[in-house]
Parts: sequence; structure tokens; C-alpha cells
Amino acid sequence: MRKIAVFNPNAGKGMNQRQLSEVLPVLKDAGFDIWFTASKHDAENRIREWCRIHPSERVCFIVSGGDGTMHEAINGAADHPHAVFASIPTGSGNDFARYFGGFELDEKLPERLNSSVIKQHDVISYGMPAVRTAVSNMGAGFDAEVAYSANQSKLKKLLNKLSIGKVVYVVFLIRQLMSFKPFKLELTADNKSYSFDRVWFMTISNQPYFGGGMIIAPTADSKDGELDITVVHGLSRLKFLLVFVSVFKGTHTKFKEVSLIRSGAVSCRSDRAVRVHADGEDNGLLKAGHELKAAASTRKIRVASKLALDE
Ligand SMILES: Nc1ncnc2c1ncn2[C@@H]1O[C@H](COP(=O)(O)OP(=O)(O)OP(=O)(O)O)[C@@H](O)[C@H]1O
Repeated sequence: MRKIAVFNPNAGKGMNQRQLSEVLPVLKDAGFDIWFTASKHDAENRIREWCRIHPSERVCFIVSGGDGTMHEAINGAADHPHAVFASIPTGSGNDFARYFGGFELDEKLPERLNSSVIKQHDVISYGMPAVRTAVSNMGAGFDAEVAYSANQSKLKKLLNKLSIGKVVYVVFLIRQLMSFKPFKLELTADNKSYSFDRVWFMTISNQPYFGGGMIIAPTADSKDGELDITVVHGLSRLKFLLVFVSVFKGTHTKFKEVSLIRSGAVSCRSDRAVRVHADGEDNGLLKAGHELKAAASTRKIRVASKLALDE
């Protein structure tokens, strides 16, 4: 199997040059191709192009970065049936590796990869209207706004360098808490219609974690063919903060203002433009009245990992 290691030098607090200079020769000796991304979307575009040129070749993309880089890699190889993914989590959140498993970047990587287990998992196929893939989660509202404003800020880079990158989310969370305007959401799942008022956010999950370890969907399982939908609604600003903090432990599900729905597919519309994220990456605005659709895709992804969380 061809092995291509894709490094995002911009993920997390940046690359450890000394570690790289030690490990890269080992990876090259083991036959790995080494790519460094040059900009946003580069990983996705290069992977898509490679898959187009090698339609029948088995390949493992070993992705060094965070959830955004893995999101790009999976979308780049969306039509390639022979792709396997492995994660070297170097981002600030790393929810992909937290659930699906990952590898350390060291001289033993080639050996560990060869003895790893490969498992199939669902993915989320979503459209608004262009069809894309999310692997961990996607959603709309407050959390997408926080991620968007934090990722745009220069403060994130600075705090990442100081190894306290997550603090930037707290800063922007407080800002959004003051200014965010809840919205109305009409949602259809399993032929049932729901109408939610004063919605803060809605998350569609394929696995439990989002936002760097918050347990937004405690029962989500990437092998059950279902999406776990969480809608947080009808709360004052103060109570919303309380509920949001409880997501770190996954105890938010006890609040009556948190609705949980399980379904293979979901469609929703909001009464105003709301920001959408997929795997923490900005996906622009869902315009008022426009439809956002998501489904647990029948097309699976294959992930190589050391023993996963459920073992
Ligand atoms: N060379 C590059 N320069 C600038 N941005 C890049 C480069 N390569 C990739 N990117 C972008 O960097 C962004 C951040 O990557 P990623 O999400 O993997 O890291 P992170 O934000 O630190 O981690 P996480 O998503 O797990 O919190 C992504 O949007 C990706 O497209």
C-alpha cells in the first residue's frame, strides 16, 4: 500500500523542527511520500488530484494536523474507494484522534502503522446544497460563530505558540455570549417535524466529541448508521453558559432545554442566516429559509489506528 504523510505546518502550535528532522528520514526510508501543505485547501486539492491520477491504487493518507486537516483529507479522497486514513494529532482540538485513534510522530510510526487495525466508520454526508463529508460532527449557530471568530483572530496563533491555544475559544465564547442572537429552527428527522425557538446551536454528530474534547453527543457511535442531533434552545444567556460548560462532562443532556434526536438523516431550516461548521471548519452561512441536509452516509471511511477507544 502506498503511504503518503501529509503535514499541516500551521496546525496547533506548529511543527517541532527537531522532531521532524529526526523522523522524516525514517519515514522516507520506509517508503513514505512526504507532503507539506502550503495553504488552506491544499491538502484536499492535492489528495483529490492524486486520487484522480491513481484511481485503483491502495493508499494510506497519514495526516499530521488537527480536525480541519483531516476534514480536508477525507473530502479530497471522497470518491476514492481504496483510501485508508491515519491521524497524527497535532492540532489544537484533535477530536478525530480522540475517538478514532491516532499515532505519535516518532521512528516507530512505520512499524506501528503496519501492525495497526483498520476499521470502517460512518461519515456524515451533508449539503447546503453542495455535498461534502464531515467525519466527527457538523453544526450551526453559536459554536460555529465562536470557532469562526477564533480562527480568524491573530490571538489564536499567539496563544498556540504559548501552548494555550484553547484559551482563544474562551475569549471568543464570552464575546459571542454577549452578542449572539438565538434563532428559530425547523427540523425534520425520521419523518417527524420539530420546531425549536431561541436556538443557540444545533450539532449533528457521528462521534461523541467536539470542540477539543467536549462530550456533545455522549451516545454517538460511528458504526450505528445513525446521527446524534443535539439542539440547545430556549435558554437565557446565563443558563446557556451553565449548559455550555456542562458539555465538557457530557452532563448537558439532563437539561430540558437540550433536545436529543437520533436519526439516519436530518434536514433543517433557520429563520435567519446562521454560521455552519463541519469538523470545526467554517462552511459559511446557511441563509434564512434555505435547507441544510445531513445523512449518515452508506459510503464508509477506513481508519487505521492503534486500539480504538472502544477496545
Ligand atoms: N500551510 C498552511 N498555511 C495556513 N493554513 C493552513 C496550511 N495548511 C493547512 N492550513 C489550514 O489550517 C487550518 C487549521 O488546521 P487544523 O484544523 O488541522 O488545525 P487546528 O485548528 O490547530 O486543530 P483542530 O481543528 O483540531 O482544533 C485548516 O483550516 C487548514 O486548511
